[in-house]
Amino acid sequence: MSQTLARVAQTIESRKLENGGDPATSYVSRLFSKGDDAILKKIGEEATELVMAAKDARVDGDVSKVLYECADLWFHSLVLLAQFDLSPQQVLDELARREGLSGLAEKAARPS
Ligand SMILES: N=c1c2ncn([C@@H]3O[C@H](COP(=O)(O)OP(=O)(O)OP(=O)(O)O)[C@@H](O)[C@H]3O)c2ncn1[C@@H]1O[C@H](COP(=O)(O)O)[C@@H](O)[C@H]1O
Repeated sequence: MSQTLARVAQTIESRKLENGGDPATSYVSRLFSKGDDAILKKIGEEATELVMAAKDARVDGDVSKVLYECADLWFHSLVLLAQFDLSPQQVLDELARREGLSGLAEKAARPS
């Protein structure tokens, strides 16, 4: 796994309230203290901001905002994974499992 992903996931884990995280000093702890709905709201917002950045980039050519918003979405997705005691490695394992399996073939093989 990317060392950066692993390190950020480890920091996020350390921010859980049961691990001593303090909502007064940590953004992540504050999100954990607010619970599922606050985390899900951020995911929705960041996904929308990424969509808007991509649309804007087609107009003004500024792809830097696409990277910035994608990082926000990935980061908040890491918080969501931690909320469910899941790890980014498990997502990477799922992507690895799918490697070489055509999305079109997989969809066609689904039970109707
Ligand atoms: N990668 C990030 C990261 N990316 C974005 N953010 C924060 O996510 C928040 C939401 O971003 P927005 O642009 O939506 O800002 P906003 O609309 O003002 O936010 P809200 O008031 O709606 O929450 C901002 O406060 C950003 O600073 C992050 N906060 C923390 N991290 C990582 O998490 C670690 C732990 O952070 P703390 O828990 O704050 O110590 C950090 O060291 C970083 O590695």
